[in-house]
Amino acid sequence: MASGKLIVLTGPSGVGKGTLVRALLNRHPQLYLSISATTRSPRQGEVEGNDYYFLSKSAFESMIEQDQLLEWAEYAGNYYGTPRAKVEEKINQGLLVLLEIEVIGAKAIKNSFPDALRIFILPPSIEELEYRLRSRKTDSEAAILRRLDRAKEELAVSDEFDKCIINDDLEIALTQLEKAIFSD
Ligand SMILES: Nc1ncnc2c1ncn2[C@@H]1O[C@H](COP(=O)(O)OP(=O)(O)OP(=O)(O)O)[C@@H](O)[C@H]1O
Ligand SMILES: Nc1nc2c(ncn2[C@@H]2O[C@H](COP(=O)(O)O)[C@@H](O)[C@H]2O)c(=O)[nH]1
Repeated sequence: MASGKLIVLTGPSGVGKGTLVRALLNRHPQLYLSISATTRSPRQGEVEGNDYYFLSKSAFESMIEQDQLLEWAEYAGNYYGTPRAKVEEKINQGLLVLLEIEVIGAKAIKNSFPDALRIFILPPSIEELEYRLRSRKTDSEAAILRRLDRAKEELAVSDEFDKCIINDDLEIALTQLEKAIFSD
């Protein structure tokens, strides 16, 4: 079977990557979403193996040592990384594999998957990003401020990616994402 392809969605926390990915998977169930590992504690409603693999710091570090992660990064005081085996298996089966990850990891993917399509999701404004982070009500004030600080650094490198999509109107952003994945 022909080799599949890796599609990386990145951009600042709160921009709507997860919202776009859920909508995309609803419309295109043939896509495979990689489940990340993290040392962050589960939020209310998050399910092990569905939202993330929630690991201790030592378990995560042991995955790094054993080269079991395709990429990883430290983000807002925790580790996040993409387990390698499943992604390679699904790509070899010819599937389109989606990663939803932060910017440092998305840049690093270029080394192992030079053909990956890396899409940067932008907010309409930094004020709207802050509004989305706050109205989501999943993070403490300190965590929101850390994420906004990081967002400013991330937005400064958006032009290093293959494509940028502004997530203002969700439906328009979704259509642009579908076009980038399926027809470009
Ligand atoms: N186009 C949009 N217009 C208005 N609100 C939106 C839009 N897209 C997403 N949102 C809202 O913004 C908030 C953040 O979205 P989401 O959790 O998908 O962001 P994210 O980029 O996945 O964040 P993280 O990287 O932290 O996982 C959610 O409350 C979501 O409903
Ligand atoms: N480099 C990676 N970043 C990842 C991965 N999985 C998720 N993320 C990103 O981390 C931040 C914070 O996520 P949150 O769930 O705590 O809000 C966000 O930008 C995610 O996209 C990963 O495997 N590698």
